[in-house]
Amino acid sequence: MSAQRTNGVIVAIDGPSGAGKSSITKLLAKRLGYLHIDTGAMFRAVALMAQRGGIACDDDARLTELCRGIDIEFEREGEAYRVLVNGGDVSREIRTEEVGLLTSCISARKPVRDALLQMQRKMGVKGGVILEGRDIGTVVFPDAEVKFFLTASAEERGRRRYLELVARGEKVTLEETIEKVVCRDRQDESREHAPLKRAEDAVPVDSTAMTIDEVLSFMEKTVKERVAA
Ligand SMILES: Nc1ncnc2c1ncn2[C@@H]1O[C@H](COP(=O)(O)OP(=O)(O)O)[C@@H](O)[C@H]1O
Ligand SMILES: Nc1ccn([C@H]2C[C@H](O)[C@@H](COP(=O)(O)OP(=O)(O)O)O2)c(=O)n1
Repeated sequence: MSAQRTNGVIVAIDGPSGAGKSSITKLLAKRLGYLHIDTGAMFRAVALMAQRGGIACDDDARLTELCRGIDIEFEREGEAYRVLVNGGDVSREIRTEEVGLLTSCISARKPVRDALLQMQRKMGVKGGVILEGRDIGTVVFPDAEVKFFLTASAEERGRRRYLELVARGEKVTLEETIEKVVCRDRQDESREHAPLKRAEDAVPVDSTAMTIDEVLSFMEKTVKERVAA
């Protein structure tokens, strides 16, 4: 293990939208006593600020400027966390479907990826962290001690998202929710910079027919075995 890892190992969980990354990471972090870093929330925060500032998704000059002046923090609140941008709470606003789609576009821009890469490395370098995202095991921490690539079929991921949206009172259909999931997969997988893909040494986990508890137990066991080894 790297000498910089004074707080423990780094666990990377990558995968497409709706695979279960956030839910599992939150629970796994609690079991292991590790810090949870939701990198998707960081990209969402940048997208929200760009939207508020009227910055086009491909305006690299203004995105560079925006990222230079942005401070993103996670404030722990028991098991949950709030996302703060320049001190303001944006936890709710970053979770809309509209911001999700915009994030998929803005996160493809190099200046945004470069800026967040530096922030994420700084947050995680001492270890004792689980980072979830799309490129943690491939780009952010290719030397992470444990890597997972969590997936599920597009239909199942769309179904999960649909249930979430309906519970929130949004009027959507199952078909259109699955379509959006497929569209986001395509954008995330085909972009030039840090596309979504499995690191060669990541443990694949297909959660299509698994419960959250089953995924959690498998990952906890794997991390403990790796740490012990
Ligand atoms: N294995 C699973 N079985 C059933 N539902 C799940 C499973 N994993 C996650 N979910 C549910 O699917 C939804 C999306 O999960 P989330 O953790 O937000 O995914 P991601 O962070 O990968 O986008 C949530 O409502 C979550 O409770
Ligand atoms: N490390 C990351 C994390 C997220 N992204 C991008 C890709 C996704 O479409 C958006 C939103 O990510 P987020 O994990 O919040 O999305 P889901 O909750 O899985 O729907 O950000 C990324 O490019 N790199």
